[in-house]
Amino acid sequence: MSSEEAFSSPIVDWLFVHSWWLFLPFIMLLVVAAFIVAFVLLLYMISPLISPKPLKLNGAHVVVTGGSSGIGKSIAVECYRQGAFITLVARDEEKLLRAKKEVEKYAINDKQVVLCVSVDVSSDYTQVENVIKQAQEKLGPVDMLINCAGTSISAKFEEMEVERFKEMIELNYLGSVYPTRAVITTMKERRMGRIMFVSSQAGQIGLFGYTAYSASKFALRGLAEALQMEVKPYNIYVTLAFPPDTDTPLLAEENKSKPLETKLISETSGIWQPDQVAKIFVRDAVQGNFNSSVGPDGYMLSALTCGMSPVTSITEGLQQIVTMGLFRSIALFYLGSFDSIVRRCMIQREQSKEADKRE
Ligand SMILES: NC(=O)C1=CN([C@@H]2O[C@H](COP(=O)(O)OP(=O)(O)OC[C@H]3O[C@@H](n4cnc5c(N)ncnc54)[C@H](OP(=O)(O)O)[C@@H]3O)[C@@H](O)[C@H]2O)C=CC1
Ligand SMILES: CCCCCCCCCCCCCCCC(=O)[C@@H](N)CO
Repeated sequence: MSSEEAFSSPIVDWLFVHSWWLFLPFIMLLVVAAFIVAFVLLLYMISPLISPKPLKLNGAHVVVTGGSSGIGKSIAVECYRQGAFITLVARDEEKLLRAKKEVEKYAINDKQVVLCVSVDVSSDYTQVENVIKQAQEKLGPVDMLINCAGTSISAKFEEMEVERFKEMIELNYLGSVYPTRAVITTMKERRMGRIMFVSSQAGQIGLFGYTAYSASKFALRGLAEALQMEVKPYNIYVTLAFPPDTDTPLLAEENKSKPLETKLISETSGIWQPDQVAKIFVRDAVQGNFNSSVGPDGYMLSALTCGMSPVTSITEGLQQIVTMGLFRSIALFYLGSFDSIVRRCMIQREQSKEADKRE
């Protein structure tokens, strides 16, 4: 009997022959990894198919509601610089004329026109429909509609006059529904178009002081998502824009009566200039991106709150998949700090009230 045979047993033999089993988990891991790589490659290959063709702004007719001031005016300038024909829509005629002169400085050819239309976008649909018709007769069918007319009010829920809740919905929500309704049929017939809704970062998270405002901006999201699903086969793309605090007359007005809590929380994502914000929004609308956000906080907020919103590029979808868990973890810290701002302000108020009583 040789020494080798002395050590062998049926079990050891069996294990030796079947030792490749030990590698099974690694083999499975490799197969799964190969599948993931193949899937990602496939998605990248079909990505041009799902990304819309960019809109040519040169010679296009762009209607901007709220185009006489702030973000709307900057959006008008940005489009005009790229050769568009512009219709500015707002109520105050003097403000409109001043804005028209400002926009005209950025002409790139002598055919370009800026048209002013005075109407309240929130009160009567027939009026809105009529002015859009007039604008289309003069400058041709609308290629891009920017719904930017809006306003804000910040106050504690119980201190807000109930009328304000109605005002916010009428202007910020219905004031976007009406112009959109007035252009959509022609856009569908022409099988082209872009529609932008200007929401707010306060339309992605509900914030202290914005019970009326946030709700009206959240409403735009439902509208934008549902409309995008309807009009996508007609080659119409909807963009939902989420500005942070932006240095405009509206912000100055709002700051006069803003609760300290709202101010401290909003400052998290900084104060931006209207032309910075406008450049980003116009670029995204031209590309047909559904979501348009500003700055790192805006980016995180949008990935975090994307929910079932449409995806317009594979890269965007992949970024959302990869980052969502991480951003939620970061968000918990933000939420903690917002809660502590609110608690500190409450304690301070109570202390100063008591001090007042003692005096
Ligand atoms: N500034 C900011 O910090 C942020 C702003 N936003 C949103 O961006 C949008 C623009 O804001 P901003 O540029 O700051 O505001 P501005 O107050 O500077 O401009 C608002 C524009 O809307 C017009 N407008 C207001 N009410 C009506 C109405 N009933 N019918 C027609 N036009 C109207 C105004 O003209 P007129 O008064 O003559 O009608 C003006 O042209 C708003 O929807 C706002 O909620 C979102 C996040 C942050
Ligand atoms: C990972 C998670 C990141 C979370 C970041 C949170 C940042 C919150 C900032 C909210 C700013 C809201 C500005 C609203 C401006 C506005 O609409 C008014 N000024 C209109 O007048």
